[in-house]
Amino acid sequence: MKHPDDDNELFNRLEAEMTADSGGEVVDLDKARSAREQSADPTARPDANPSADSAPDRSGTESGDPTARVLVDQPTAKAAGPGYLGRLLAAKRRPVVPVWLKSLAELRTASAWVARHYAHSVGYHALRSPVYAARLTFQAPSGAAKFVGATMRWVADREGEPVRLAAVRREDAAEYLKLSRQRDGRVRLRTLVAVLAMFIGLGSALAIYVLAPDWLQAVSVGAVTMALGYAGRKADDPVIHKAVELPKAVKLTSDIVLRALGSLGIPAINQAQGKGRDGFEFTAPITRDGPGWRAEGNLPYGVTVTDVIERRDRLASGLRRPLGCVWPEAVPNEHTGHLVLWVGDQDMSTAKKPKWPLLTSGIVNLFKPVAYGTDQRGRWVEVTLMYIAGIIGAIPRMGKTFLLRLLLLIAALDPRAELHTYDMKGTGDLDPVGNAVSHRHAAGDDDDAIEYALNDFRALREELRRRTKVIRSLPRDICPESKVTSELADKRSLGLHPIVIGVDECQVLFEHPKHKDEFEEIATDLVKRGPATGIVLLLATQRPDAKALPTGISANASARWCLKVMGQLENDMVLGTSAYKRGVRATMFAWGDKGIHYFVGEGSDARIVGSAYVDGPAADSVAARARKVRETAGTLSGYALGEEPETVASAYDLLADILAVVPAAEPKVWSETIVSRLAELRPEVYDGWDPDALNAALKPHGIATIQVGRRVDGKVVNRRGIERAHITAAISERNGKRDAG
Ligand SMILES: Nc1ncnc2c1ncn2[C@@H]1O[C@H](COP(=O)(O)OP(=O)(O)OP(=O)(O)O)[C@@H](O)[C@H]1O
Repeated sequence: MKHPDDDNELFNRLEAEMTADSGGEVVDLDKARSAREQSADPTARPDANPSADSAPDRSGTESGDPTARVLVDQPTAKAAGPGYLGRLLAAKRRPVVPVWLKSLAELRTASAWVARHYAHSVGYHALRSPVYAARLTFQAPSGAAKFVGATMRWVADREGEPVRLAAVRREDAAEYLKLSRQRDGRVRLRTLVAVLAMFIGLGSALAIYVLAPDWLQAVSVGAVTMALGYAGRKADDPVIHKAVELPKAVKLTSDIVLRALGSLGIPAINQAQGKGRDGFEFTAPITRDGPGWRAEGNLPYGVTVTDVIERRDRLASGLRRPLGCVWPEAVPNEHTGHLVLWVGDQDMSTAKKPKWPLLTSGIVNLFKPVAYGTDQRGRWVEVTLMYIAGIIGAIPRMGKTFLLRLLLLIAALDPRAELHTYDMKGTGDLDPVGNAVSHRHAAGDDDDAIEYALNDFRALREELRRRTKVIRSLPRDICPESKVTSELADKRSLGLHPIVIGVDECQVLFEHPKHKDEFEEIATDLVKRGPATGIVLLLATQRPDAKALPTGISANASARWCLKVMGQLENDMVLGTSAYKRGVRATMFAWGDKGIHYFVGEGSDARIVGSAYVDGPAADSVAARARKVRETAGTLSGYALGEEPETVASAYDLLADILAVVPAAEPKVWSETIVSRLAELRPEVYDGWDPDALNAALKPHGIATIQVGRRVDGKVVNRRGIERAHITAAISERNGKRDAG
């Protein structure tokens, strides 16, 4: 038996669901009521919503009553989504002024290109003008003959001759008479005009010959000769050739886009097109966007932009364009089937790029964005090197080192920045920067270079700690955000100038058999705490996996540059978890796409950027300029001045210091006791160390902490500590090795 309350419950639920679905929209209560009535009538059809007919199982039976049905589809079109106001709120307005018109840089670039185009044309023709003049003069007699002939034909009304002859052939005397009379009148008039023109022409020529100065005579004769020469030109041999052959970029039309999408082999698109539909719903007209075309629209249900990106090569084939011209993209915050297809006029890898603005002049403020590459549309893309930690990943030979060097050159052009450059590949790619301006620099993966880098990393850790203390001690009004600012970096007494560390092939450090843990620990600290203290770590690797790029580092990097990689794993290691799934796939880059990469940073989603190409000699000249600026500012230091670094290890010897503060009478001591004694012994080094820091610093020596029990107030308290014998053993092992060495 059905309880009357069941009806009310159903009605309430209907109301609740409809209100929830429509986001507080008006619900058609009549329909809802009729649904209630129908479900109350056991003979009535249990489905109140005709639109649910086709749905196999859209009913709910949660109430336990199998006849009770829940409306899933909205009963009226009116309640089918947000209202007019809601839609307006979510509406995306297209910019009134196109972006390219608002961008001063783009306008400047475009104007420069147009100016260069015309300057080239003028130069081209100016150089050839004597040849043009000679050829025209040579053609002038034939032009004169053509002119005289054409004039005589005109005077004699030759154009009417075929009609007159036709009248003769037809033997139409009346028609012929009419035409002859018309011709006689015309010939008389034209003869008069010709004689008049001849007199005026000859009179003018005579006047010029008698009265005009020489230059006017020369100009007049020249002009007449050139004009006659032009009249004497041959159709198949023009005197003036085109200075510039403009490439003919095929206009992108909806038919071409649909043809290309149909060639991808995506079943949903093919099925739709097979049934005569488009298989793609354009949401905006195809427009010019920079030096290319932009098409935008929705793919069929279930097809995602990543499905298209995966088949970029087939798309390029379908569009009949080079691969480097075809750039399908997902739109952030849109549904995953919303495709933006940008088709460039020229291949991005071969298109002529504008000159990098810093190549020949200018310095940099690292706290401000600096242009380092161009996007597909040729617009400059900027990067702010402060407050970031960055990773660069790619398979070999795609331009990773060039990109790292470019970023380091940018850093070099801020005279305040202290550079630490490590080229672990050892081919000298970073030498232009290193030799000219670096405070610390090493190349190669031999023991000396590793020791040098380790020593520097240790010093950087100390510097990081010092900086955190300085920042903490600064008054709020000077350092409101507890981070280094450009103004703070200017105050030399604080020592908060930017420090930029660049490591190429960083896997050499993080996979080093002996020091990998220490490198990893320091680098993780620099990635996490460095950005706020003005320390920037840039790591490049050709093998972005968890070993080469420990996850503590890759997860915390805030800037990412990913050139071509081979698989999802590497892609996501560099660009961040699930980047591949979101369609940000550096796997789609072609082998020829050197320097082209996805850039994630500057607070925006992944962008495709082609980095500015600065080769070795150009890098040398930029670095030489940076050195000069530093010499003037008095900020050149360290390696660039030929100074050897003080080895941190020799400045303090942790093991010896521990022995100094732990007498032989204490075989086992708590870590906290040791760090407080060390801080007393050498406050400039150990101040601020905690047991964890001590533990981390001892790890590379192969010393682990142990449980140490001590009696406090009659009770045994266990804490982490160190056994003195381990320290002495480590020292004798070290000394033994050194002696052997
Ligand atoms: N922005 C660029 N534009 C055009 N070509 C570039 C660009 N950057 C690099 N290249 C070309 O790519 C080649 C390889 O660059 P690079 O040495 O930086 O590669 P890599 O990824 O560091 O290689 P490896 O892994 O062997 O060190 C260079 O010789 C250069 O000619």
